[in-house]
Amino acid sequence: MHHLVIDIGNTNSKIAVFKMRELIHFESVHHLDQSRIAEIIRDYGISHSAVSSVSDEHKGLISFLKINTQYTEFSVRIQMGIKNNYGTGTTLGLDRWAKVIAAHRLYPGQDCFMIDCGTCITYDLLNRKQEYDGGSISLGLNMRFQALAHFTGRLPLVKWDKEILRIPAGSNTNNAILNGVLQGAVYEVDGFIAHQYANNNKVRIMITGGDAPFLMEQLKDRSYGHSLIHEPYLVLKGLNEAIAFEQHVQKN
Ligand SMILES: Nc1ncnc2c1ncn2[C@@H]1O[C@H](COP(=O)(O)OP(=O)(O)OP(=O)(O)O)[C@@H](O)[C@H]1O
Ligand SMILES: CC(C)(CO)[C@@H](O)C(=O)NCCC(=O)O
Ligand SMILES: [K+]
Repeated sequence: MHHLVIDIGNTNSKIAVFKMRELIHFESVHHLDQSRIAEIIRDYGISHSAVSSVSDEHKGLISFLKINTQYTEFSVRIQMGIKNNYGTGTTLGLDRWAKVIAAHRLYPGQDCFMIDCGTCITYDLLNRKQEYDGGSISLGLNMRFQALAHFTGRLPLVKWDKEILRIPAGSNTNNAILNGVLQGAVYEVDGFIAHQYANNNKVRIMITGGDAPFLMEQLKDRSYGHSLIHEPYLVLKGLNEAIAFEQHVQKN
């Protein structure tokens, strides 16, 4: 039995196939193509599927999955014993909830702090009592570069090569922007983590999203560095756990 899970983000869609808990296929695409999904369903003999999306589009894709697989409607209704104290449950991003579900399964009974560095940077805490109180939503790196160029007369849109891990000193306009955006984001993430770590140095700190490798590199020498876990597939793992959970519920 193979599970197909899709994390539709604001920049990219992440697609994965799981065989039980093992991820056997992953791809990230800018545009979701239904024919590619049909191909994956056929090639991997997909039995079940689930989707998390940051928008209400993709109704066509979801109908297609409902017809061709056993589809799990992923929502905050799937709780697995977690108490959700978020005031606006209906507007909570499903990608955020999927990370909460994944953390709950990966490290049950432990404090888990999830950081997603994608289009936005999000911070979410699931505490050891299995309570979720929400977290923080902040600007992603690309958005910061775009905003500086968009809202000013004289600042260019700077190109950042995320493979270059060193942050330059702000010695000219280009580098001052690179330094402000990159070092600023590192200080921001560092501050959020340090705050959690000061409360509890056993907290599991998971970093996911497209810019996670950059952050991991920048933060590795911090006092909490040994507690950082790079979890590239956290949203996808949460969706996979939701499928497994729903199957279990249906059987019992
Ligand atoms: N097409 C692109 N152009 C520029 N930057 C990109 C592009 N795709 C990804 N990035 C970089 O990756 C980050 C987003 O990575 P990720 O793959 O996690 O995207 P995402 O799918 O938008 O995340 P999310 O699920 O939060 O929407 C951006 O901040 C940017 O640095
Ligand atoms: C914050 C993002 C954009 C991160 O992908 C997404 O989770 C979202 O659209 N959330 C909705 C608002 C909320 O989570 O309360
Ligand atoms: K919006």
